[in-house]
Amino acid sequence: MAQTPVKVTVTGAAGQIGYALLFRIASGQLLGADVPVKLSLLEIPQAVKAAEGTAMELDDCAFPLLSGIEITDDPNVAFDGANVALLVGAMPRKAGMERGDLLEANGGIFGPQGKAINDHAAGDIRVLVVGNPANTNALIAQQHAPDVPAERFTAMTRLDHNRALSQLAAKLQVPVTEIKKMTIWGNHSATQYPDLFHAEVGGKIAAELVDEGWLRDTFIPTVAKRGAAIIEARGASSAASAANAAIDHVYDWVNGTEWTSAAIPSDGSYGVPEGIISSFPVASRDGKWEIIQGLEIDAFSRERIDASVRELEEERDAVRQLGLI
Ligand SMILES: NC(=O)c1ccc[n+]([C@@H]2O[C@H](COP(=O)([O-])OP(=O)(O)OC[C@H]3O[C@@H](n4cnc5c(N)ncnc54)[C@H](O)[C@@H]3O)[C@@H](O)[C@H]2O)c1
Ligand SMILES: O=C(O)C[C@H](O)C(=O)O
Repeated sequence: MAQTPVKVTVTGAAGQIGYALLFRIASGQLLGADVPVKLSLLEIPQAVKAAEGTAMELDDCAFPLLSGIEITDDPNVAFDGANVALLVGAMPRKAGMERGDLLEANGGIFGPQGKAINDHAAGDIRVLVVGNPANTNALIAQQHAPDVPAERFTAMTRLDHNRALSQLAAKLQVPVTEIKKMTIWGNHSATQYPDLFHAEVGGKIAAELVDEGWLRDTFIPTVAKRGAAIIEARGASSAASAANAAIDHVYDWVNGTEWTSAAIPSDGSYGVPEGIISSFPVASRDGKWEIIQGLEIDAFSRERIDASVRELEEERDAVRQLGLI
């Protein structure tokens, strides 16, 4: 193992997503099958013991790529020299709540973590926020890290993207691999807009392969409210699928992709105000996300993108009022 291990910091490591995530990172699925990793697990003091138990299990897997595990309740230690930070640690919502209801409870976590990233992380740090409300928590962390390039702070809409792929594949009875150019726009919330007007199936526009009623009244709400449906069915929020999406997001960011969805800081593209961390159609080239340009946005899509972006602006204004940014 000649290569220097990549330090991956995972917050909320003793939680349910953490448990579904850590073993996959250690096995090489986050960065590549030839990239050694060092894990840093950040937890609150009461959960450090549980994180230690997970670390014992990681040891017991004898993963060839896992070069070390550190466990701490101090963000300054956890992010010291970190190359990748997965900010998972936050309270999940319960049945009947919207993700935005977590703003006040969870927002306070992300400022100090952003500052610790600013002060201690490696120069190439990449941050993925999973803890909800993910887009606005990413904004909070970013605003506390003025020395880190703003575009290194991202939030996860890959789970929504994957959900959209599966719902469409089931409807059209095609393998998910036949679907290209799927896009989630906006917030990781019930206002998100899964877009079938640019998605393609076997070279045809997906929106033309389904009837408008299904697209509007079934597809969009099913994808947008899938998180709530999982909570209702499982009695707990999604965990393995969320961990899977985090793996997909970071793998593609580092290794490249021609088209996926990720929430990244807007540069003003598609009328999304600059700085808002919104989901876009993105490619990753040379380790950087790029918003895919030049898509025509019709009135149906415009209305939905604008509604989700408005919600992001409201969340930004709310955390400003709370003094979190
Ligand atoms: N973006 C997405 O698509 C997506 C998908 C699923 C879940 N989520 C969100 O991910 C978050 C975690 O979900 P979960 O099911 O793993 O929750 P969980 O309650 O099982 O685990 C959360 C863990 O975070 C820890 N934690 C709390 N505050 C912390 C802090 N300041 N520093 C470090 N650790 C801290 C807790 O001790 C706990 O172990 C929730 O906010 C959930 O809503 C997001
Ligand atoms: O919906 C939630 O609260 C959890 C997560 O964001 C999800 O989409 O499954």
